Amino acid sequence: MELIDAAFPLLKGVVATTDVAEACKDVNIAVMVGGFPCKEGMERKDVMPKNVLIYKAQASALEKHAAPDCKVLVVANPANTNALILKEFTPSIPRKNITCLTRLDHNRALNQISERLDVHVSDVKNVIIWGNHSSTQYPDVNCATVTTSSGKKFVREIVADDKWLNSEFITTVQQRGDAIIKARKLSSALSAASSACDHIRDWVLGTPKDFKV
Ligand SMILES: NC(=O)C1=CN([C@@H]2O[C@H](COP(=O)(O)OP(=O)(O)OC[C@H]3O[C@@H](n4cnc5c(N)ncnc54)[C@H](O)[C@@H]3O)[C@@H](O)[C@H]2O)C=CC1
Ligand SMILES: O=C([O-])CC(=O)C(=O)O
Repeated sequence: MELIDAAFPLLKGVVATTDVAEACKDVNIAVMVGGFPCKEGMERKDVMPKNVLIYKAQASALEKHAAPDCKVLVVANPANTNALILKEFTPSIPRKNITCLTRLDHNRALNQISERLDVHVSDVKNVIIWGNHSSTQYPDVNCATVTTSSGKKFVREIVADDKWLNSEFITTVQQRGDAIIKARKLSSALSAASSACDHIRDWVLGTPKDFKV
């Protein structure tokens, strides 16, 4: 009902189903959120035994029923591993079309920098997340820039605190999912959904000029 009430201009209809074949039929973009969420104190890898089986079954349905050029975004954790499993069981879908959500980590990193510099987040660009959506990821600010009143500057130059950038900044981004779970007693929801929209929008339409994700 709320999807309809939101009057999304691109929404032509809603099919609510528990039939995996019906859910996957002719889909062009699949956002895979089904799975067991992390609880407080859990690492994302701790939900692997439950979620890996789900991804094998869902991949088989996508392989059979989705559009051949379907773009897939795996959100459920452990997101990289689930995406790898899904890739193994969807040989007909192009390899480059199987992705997982680390855009949330990217957005978190942009926001840590914007808070530190007291600038708007839209003025911070080009942070890169290397590695998995896990506590071992590496948020990289070496190419990141910030737009200031005297032009575009490198984040490292403006922050001028390598100790913070090389330690607390990195661990805050790495552990932000856990911090949200501690605060909400549930996984991130709005920021995760919004980041999934960012991921798909930029994938389909391309990133704006001079903007890397
Ligand atoms: N990559 C990222 O940045 C993020 C990943 N997550 C992950 O996304 C996943 C979903 O999180 P929430 O929406 O908070 O959890 P949730 O528990 O609210 O929703 C999960 C849904 O999966 C469904 N489900 C359970 N078993 C299933 C199965 N065998 N087949 C199909 N669907 C099944 C449940 O019925 C439920 O509706 C979790 O694994 C969570 O860790 C959450 C936030 C960010
Ligand atoms: O661990 C979770 O369930 C949620 C998550 O990935 C995040 O917020 O980064």
